[in-house]
Amino acid sequence: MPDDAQDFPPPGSDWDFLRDPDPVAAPIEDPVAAPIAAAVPAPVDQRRGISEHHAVALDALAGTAPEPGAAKPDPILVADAVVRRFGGLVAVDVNHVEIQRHSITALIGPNGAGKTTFFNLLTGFDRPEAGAWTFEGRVVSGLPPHRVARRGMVRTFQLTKALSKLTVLDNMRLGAPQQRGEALWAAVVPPLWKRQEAAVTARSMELLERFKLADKAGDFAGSLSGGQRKLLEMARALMSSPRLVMLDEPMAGVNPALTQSLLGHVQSLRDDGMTVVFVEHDMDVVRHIADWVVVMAQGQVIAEGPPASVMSDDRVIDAYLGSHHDAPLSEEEEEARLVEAEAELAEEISHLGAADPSTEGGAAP
Ligand SMILES: Nc1ncnc2c1ncn2[C@@H]1O[C@H](COP(=O)(O)OP(=O)(O)OP(=O)(O)O)[C@@H](O)[C@H]1O
Repeated sequence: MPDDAQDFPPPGSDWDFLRDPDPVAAPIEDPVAAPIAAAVPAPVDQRRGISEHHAVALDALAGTAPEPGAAKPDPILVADAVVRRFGGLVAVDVNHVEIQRHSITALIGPNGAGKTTFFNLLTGFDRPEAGAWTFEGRVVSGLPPHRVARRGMVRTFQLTKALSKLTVLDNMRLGAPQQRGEALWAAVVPPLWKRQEAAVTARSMELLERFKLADKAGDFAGSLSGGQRKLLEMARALMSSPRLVMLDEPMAGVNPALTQSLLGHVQSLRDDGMTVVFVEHDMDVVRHIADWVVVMAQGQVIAEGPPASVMSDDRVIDAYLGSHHDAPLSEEEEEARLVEAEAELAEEISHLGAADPSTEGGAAP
């Protein structure tokens, strides 16, 4: 393919609308010239034996006041006055929260505290009654999920969303960033599409290797265990080379044999330079990997700080003691929620303008 194909459409031409469908977003890299960025290993702070990114984040957090709404030296995400009501219930009422870049922040709180709703709002899956938030200093409140993702902020779900009748590899491909006009590009210059497709497959396989799922690439996603589905979802989230990864209960439903491996993967995201926010109920997990903890109760942030100090905070203990605890789901309820999650994912993908996965080729026979 001629190199000048990379300059299609010519800047300033009538085709310029193909370049960046999001006028306020940073210019999107040419999908052919830079198909999908691979992770660059982060430099290591030799003295402390951790990545330099992590060392900087730890120093920043060490100087941060452990109080709700604390300002951070280098926040990647800042949310203000976010309110979401369901009828008379105030599910989220977050006054101010900042997430320190290159940290792992745990968002904890009793059942019904508003953690998932807050995730849904921040990532565009739900709309608040009020509030605004910025990512990398630019407003992302009001953007739909795919545009939030294109800005570099992705999330996974409490209940994993994988299309069970597609192969693991095809599920990965669906995570590749979609760009308006890609189909038109393909029609005009088919080699561009082929090259992009090859790059997407290569990146998918690279991530599947990293998450030890490469030998499952041709299997139906539905054949994976709960833990493997979590890994697949995490791997798919990385297809768009995000800078902030939000994980909703990454360890829930994972058998103990895979827990350590998942924990290692979460830490490796931070070590590769990503910022991680995760919702978690298991306090051992939080203690083990979180650099900072934000506690929600009844929609509000009631405490913040390093894991040990937060867990001995009386307000936090009271919030947990005063909460109800949901009974575990029955097998039928779990199955029904899986079906629901799959339908939601299919709908999200159709919104992205991707081909209908149920009718596309590529599924395992
Ligand atoms: N779509 C909805 N319609 C009505 N109420 C909702 C809806 N989504 C959440 N809620 C309510 O909002 C509150 C916050 O729920 P949310 O799921 O965000 O809490 P959570 O902290 O994530 O809880 P958990 O840890 O149990 O997942 C709860 O009282 C919940 O019942």
